Amino acid sequence: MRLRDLLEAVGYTCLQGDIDTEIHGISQDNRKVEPGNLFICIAGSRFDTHELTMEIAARGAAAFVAERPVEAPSGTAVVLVESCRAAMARIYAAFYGYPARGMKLVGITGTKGKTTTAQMIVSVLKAGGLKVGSIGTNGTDYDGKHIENGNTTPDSYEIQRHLRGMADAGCQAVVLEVSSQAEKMHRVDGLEFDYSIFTNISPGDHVSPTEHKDFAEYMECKSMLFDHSKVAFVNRDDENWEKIVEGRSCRAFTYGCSPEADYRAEILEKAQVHGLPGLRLVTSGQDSGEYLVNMPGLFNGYNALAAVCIGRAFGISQEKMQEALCRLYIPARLEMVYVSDKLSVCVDSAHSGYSMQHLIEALREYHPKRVIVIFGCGGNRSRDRRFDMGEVCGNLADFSIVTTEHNRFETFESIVRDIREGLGRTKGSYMVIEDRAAAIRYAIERAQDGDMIAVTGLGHDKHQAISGKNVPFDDVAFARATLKEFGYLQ
Ligand SMILES: CC(=O)N[C@H]1[C@@H](OP(=O)(O)OP(=O)(O)OC[C@H]2O[C@@H](n3ccc(=O)[nH]c3=O)[C@H](O)[C@@H]2O)O[C@H](CO)[C@@H](O)[C@@H]1O[C@H](C)C(=O)N[C@@H](C)C(=O)N[C@H](CCC(=O)O)C(=O)O
Ligand SMILES: Nc1ncnc2c1ncn2[C@@H]1O[C@H](COP(=O)(O)OP(=O)(O)OP(=O)(O)O)[C@@H](O)[C@H]1O
Repeated sequence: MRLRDLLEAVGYTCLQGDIDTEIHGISQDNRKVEPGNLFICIAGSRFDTHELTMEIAARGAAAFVAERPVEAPSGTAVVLVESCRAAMARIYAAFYGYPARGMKLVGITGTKGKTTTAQMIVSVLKAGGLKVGSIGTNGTDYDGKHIENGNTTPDSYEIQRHLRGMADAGCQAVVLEVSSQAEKMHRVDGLEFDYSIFTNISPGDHVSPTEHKDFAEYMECKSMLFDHSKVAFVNRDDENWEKIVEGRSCRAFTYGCSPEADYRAEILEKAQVHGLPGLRLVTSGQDSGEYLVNMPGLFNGYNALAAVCIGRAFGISQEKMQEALCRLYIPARLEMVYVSDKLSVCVDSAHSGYSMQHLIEALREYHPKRVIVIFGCGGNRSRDRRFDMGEVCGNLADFSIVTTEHNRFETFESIVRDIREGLGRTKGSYMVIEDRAAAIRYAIERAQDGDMIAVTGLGHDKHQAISGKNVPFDDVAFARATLKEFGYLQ
């Protein structure tokens, strides 16, 4: 491809070389450059490849896209753009032949509920006979393929590659979780979403030295999705719903329990579904129907209502939506690994005070004798989460076991110090067991009749990130093995 063609959706100035240079592949990583590549320089927080252009040229790069003038051999094209990350999203879209264009895109943003809502939407669309791809925290899935994602919303070059794969596999729709960080980092730039969802926003999450500087920036980045969405469905019961879509270019509809919502949850209540705690959702307004949802927790009623909005937008029949919503399986989202009168064990991904509170409230619906939570907090992320989680668990759980989560590059001690501070604001009892396996084993071994154990934080992850290494660990598998060991499971 010619450089000019790759840049057709990008504003640029050519500083040197030939804009018609033939390009063979693209790279943004100096370790992976190949002869004939276009190299996109990124000024990251740890690495700035603008500094390495001579070395990268020596490895055969044919052209550079940069945010400031860079050194390059004469004859090597150098193109100046305002934002390399923004340009990268558009360059890769061109490189892969604009794969999104033939598919309907659904984007989901919000502090909590993105993965659950996305998976509910996938189930609804599939029940309606559509071939669907999805990209989010639990990975990228299409056509029977599953690829792990490093981030909830991967980088633009990965998104565009996955979209190409999905388009080639005949997908008609793609459901994408769009984090605020993704908007900040231009990972979804150039994509036009047919429909998008706002689930909710809460402070005390994603504000940290590596994420957003304050709540205002967090909210601004969340709102950005609605400038490249045609139609938005917004949770009207969230106090910030108006600010999220104010001045944005999309057409907005609302959902929620509010009588003014366009898609109303007229009744949202607990119900037994297939003999287990779930929900009954009766809608009015733009949809009027009755749905049973096989997940407890009223917040999941909101997630299901959002899925109904999308189902209707796609013209999926109510019968198909009903079928989908009562047979959901979403890994590590209130996943009941074991339920009995003696003991129940659930694995969930709650890793903030906000989601922990909702989780514990949902688990109370099983009427356990005690709720025991096993949790930790991520290192190199918002410290507020640690105080909040400690406080919420101290107030709402009957017993907490604090353990490791993704420590990343922090020490366990520094994370636990903050969690202890939160717990210390309450009268809650707790203990600390650093080793996650030992913590789960301890809880199961000493469980009393009627206990509910919730293992939270890692969710579907199959590893713990500790000091730059991914140490294998799978909450569901370990809980199952331990339940077998103590005779609960065969
Ligand atoms: C804070 C943040 O978002 N950081 C992202 C950012 O990292 P960075 O600025 O430090 O980049 P960097 O490592 O300095 O690299 C800069 C450039 O140098 C290149 N490089 C790097 C190393 C090298 O040896 N050679 C080289 O050429 C890289 O390919 C890159 O092009 O750019 C990287 C690549 O573009 C991202 O992978 C990285 O996400 C990190 C891993 C991350 O943890 N992000 C979190 C905060 C995140 O995005 N979370 C959201 C929120 C999810 C939710 O709602 O829960 C998510 O979507 O996951
Ligand atoms: N709508 C909601 N409101 C509040 N809490 C929710 C909601 N949906 C899910 N949760 C809780 O938050 C946890 C994470 O849910 P989910 O993975 O769907 O959200 P997410 O936005 O993808 O999260 P994250 O950004 O942290 O990965 C769940 O395990 C559940 O405990």
